[in-house]
Amino acid sequence: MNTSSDRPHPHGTADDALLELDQRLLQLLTERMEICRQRQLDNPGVVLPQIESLRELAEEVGPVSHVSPKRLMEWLMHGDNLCVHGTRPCQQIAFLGPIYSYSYLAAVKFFGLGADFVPVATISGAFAEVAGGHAGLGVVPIENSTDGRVVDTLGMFAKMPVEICGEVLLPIHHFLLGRCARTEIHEVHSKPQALSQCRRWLAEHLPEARLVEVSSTATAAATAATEPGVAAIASREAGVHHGLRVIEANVEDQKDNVTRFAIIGNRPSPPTGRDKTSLMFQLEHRPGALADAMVTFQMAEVNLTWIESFPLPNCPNEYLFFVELEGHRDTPAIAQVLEKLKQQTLRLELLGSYARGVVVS
Ligand SMILES: O=C(O)C(=O)C[C@]1(C(=O)O)C=C[C@@H](O)C=C1
Repeated sequence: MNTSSDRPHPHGTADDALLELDQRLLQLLTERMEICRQRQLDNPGVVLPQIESLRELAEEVGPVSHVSPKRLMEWLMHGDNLCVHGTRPCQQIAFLGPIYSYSYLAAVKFFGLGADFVPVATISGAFAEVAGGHAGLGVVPIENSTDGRVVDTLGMFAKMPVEICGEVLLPIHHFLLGRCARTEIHEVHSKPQALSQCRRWLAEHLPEARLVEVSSTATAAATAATEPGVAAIASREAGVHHGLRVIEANVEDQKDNVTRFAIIGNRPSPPTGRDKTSLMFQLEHRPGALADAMVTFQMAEVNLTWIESFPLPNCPNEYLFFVELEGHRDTPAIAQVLEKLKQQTLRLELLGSYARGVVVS
């Protein structure tokens, strides 16, 4: 009797050819990753040239049929970011989850889908994973163009010793998602920052609905999928993941709404020639202390890109200043400024120097 295992496979040769091709591809990709890693080790501080050459190659190839080699090239380029920031293959990247939160979308834009992501329930959880060495890197929201600083993140920099080693800017378009009609919504769930970014729209279109603050937009989407009368403000992707209807698209008050995410890790990043430095300091409580610090930047002609003050927990009337400036701490000009600043401040924390981020599409 001829059993199924005896029978020659109808596509025998084709499968063999595919298998061989897959093995060669795997081998080539492994070789490529090894070369990237070696280049980075040999040339600390140099922007990996293959990122640029790959970009050019991707442009040349263009979209071909329905599977685009251009997308594949982009995927490889994201993989290069992993090499640049030096996670070992087994290291994970912590983000505020669950999946399809904006933090997840930013992480995927920066590192590509091939990275090993681990969701955590809070921003402080992402810091704890990195500081404790359980995750190699983390992705945390730091500033939004409509709503300003993300206070949970700035507070954690004061408490946990992590390095900022990169940044990514993600355009944020919020969706009102749910299973019910707009007239049946009695609660809108989302993260406080997202609710705040849609404040005007909500007041105008859903004045009766109760606004409920939850730990992330993706958590809100999960609730809207199971609770009748509950809608969420979240990403389109979160809605698709939970099978939700788009009740209204683009409900953000500012159409050019962008959130900046910091990539946090445990290792300093070398200069790239287009860097920023983040730092935090505490000043003496006396008239002119902040003005003196500002003069230090002015005299060195250092351009500040951001300054925030926030109250020190348990210290009434005491503030920490969070500053970002152009330049890398390993360059003599910035190193000098930091030295001077050390003498002018009660506490100075250098949070990291890293390549200036771009807005991803
Ligand atoms: O809740 C999420 O999806 C997040 O990733 C957090 C977060 C934030 O706190 O800023 C990130 C980007 C958006 O601005 C809204 C929410």
